Amino acid sequence: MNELLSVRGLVKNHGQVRVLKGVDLTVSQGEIVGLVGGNGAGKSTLISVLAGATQPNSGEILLGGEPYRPTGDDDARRRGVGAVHQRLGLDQDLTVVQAIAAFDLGAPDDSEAALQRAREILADSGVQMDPETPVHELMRAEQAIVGVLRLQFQNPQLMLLDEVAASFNDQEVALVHSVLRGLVRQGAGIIYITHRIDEVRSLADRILVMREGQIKDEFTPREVKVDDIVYSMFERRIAQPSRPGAVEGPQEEVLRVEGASTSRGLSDVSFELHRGEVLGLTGLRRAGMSELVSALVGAGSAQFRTLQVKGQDVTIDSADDAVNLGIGYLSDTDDELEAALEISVARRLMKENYDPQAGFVREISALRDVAAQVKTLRIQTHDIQSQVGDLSGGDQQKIALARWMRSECDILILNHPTRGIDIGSKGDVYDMLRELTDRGTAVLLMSSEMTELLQWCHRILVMRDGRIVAHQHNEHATEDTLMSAALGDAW
Ligand SMILES: Nc1ncnc2c1ncn2[C@@H]1O[C@H](COP(=O)(O)OP(=O)(O)OP(=O)(O)O)[C@@H](O)[C@H]1O
Repeated sequence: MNELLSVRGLVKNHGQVRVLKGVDLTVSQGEIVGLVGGNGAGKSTLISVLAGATQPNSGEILLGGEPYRPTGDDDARRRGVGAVHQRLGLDQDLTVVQAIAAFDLGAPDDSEAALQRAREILADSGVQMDPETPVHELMRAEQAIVGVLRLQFQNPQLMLLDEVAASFNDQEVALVHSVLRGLVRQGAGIIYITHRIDEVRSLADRILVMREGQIKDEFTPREVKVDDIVYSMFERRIAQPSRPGAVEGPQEEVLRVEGASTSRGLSDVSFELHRGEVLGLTGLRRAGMSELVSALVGAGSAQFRTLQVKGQDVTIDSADDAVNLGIGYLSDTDDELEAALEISVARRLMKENYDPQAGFVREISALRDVAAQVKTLRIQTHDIQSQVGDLSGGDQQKIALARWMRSECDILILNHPTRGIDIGSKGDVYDMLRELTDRGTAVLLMSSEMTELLQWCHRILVMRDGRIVAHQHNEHATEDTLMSAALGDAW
């Protein structure tokens, strides 16, 4: 195979911090290189340098044998390098086809020929999506798929994908893998970042492990076990949590939903949630989960036959109503993360009721508490006064999650909470979740990852076509039973 990309001794500093400490790697034409590593290892920084979003301090990069130092994304694109970043950054006002065609350099974005090609790419991909839907109406996973199809439209020789699959279900993973395999058959080279180790083993031709700003190991997917990759990422073994049984003893019912329906397809959904319980909610895209949760957090409306919080009939017409009823919500959009970018890690992790005028002793104690949380969550930062935006994507997500985990709400709804969080830290998040349920909080956990649902949830609801089609207690559930319920006849 011909060498497409060669990187030697790449160094990138952010202020005093050396993030990339001499990265060496190569990518050949027709090759998919899987890049894995813990949160803060430097993966996204490497992609940013290669995509022209940031400049390295030193090192050599050759693309097709020629020196390559892109000065911006347009420059990178002209040289045949395209990227889908962790934060997707799609123009929310475009339609799906306009977003796919938005890379047509030299032609107006809405030229009919470009839009026609974008429509064909969408149709050939097999993705069920209305071409005229505005991007802002898409769910995160759908936006990520548009990002990948947009890359296909651009058809660069080198493609860089940073955690596109973070909130995909298995079907979406398979779909994107098939698109990428088609592209490498035509000679493209790909660097693919993911935290899902099984995924990278099935997709990549070669797996590189990044740790502390360097490539530390290289594996051939069919010859390596998941545990060995994970050990190389963290230099420690990671134990998998044992599956929870039923919640002990009779517990107070904190939420009762009966006959929830909407004009957009939610149909007669009923369930209840108890203190100390983690109830999983899963299904394919557009199965109705988002509709249901939107209504419960005051972001959308639904008709309920009965809606009760702690035994009282309630109505939820706004986000404030939900908060006042003790319902917390961690969404899976980038908005929540973006709102925190310029706030310091310390401020973001301090208790909501911390009073900045409270005096020196209180301040020291609050900062100690923050430092302890940073350590527990393995957040990679040299200074808790630095901005949240300077952290890696996974570490930003840990902070968003930690804030909710510490809150006093009775019902916490988490939408794909471990998106972007590495497998080494998932156990720490799981411990936080257990602490929370031990205190009596009830958790509704939306996830597309069956393994996570089985490890974390006492009971799991599966939705399809706006209805709950399965209700499984953990001890009776398997990945197969959950998937077959989610897929229905398509299974
Ligand atoms: N602008 C910045 N200023 C200071 N430090 C930064 C900046 N951007 C990134 N870093 C640091 O660089 C390190 C690597 O971050 P990077 O985003 O590349 O990690 P990553 O491997 O992609 O992690 P994740 O899996 O969480 O996405 C982190 O410790 C982060 O705090």
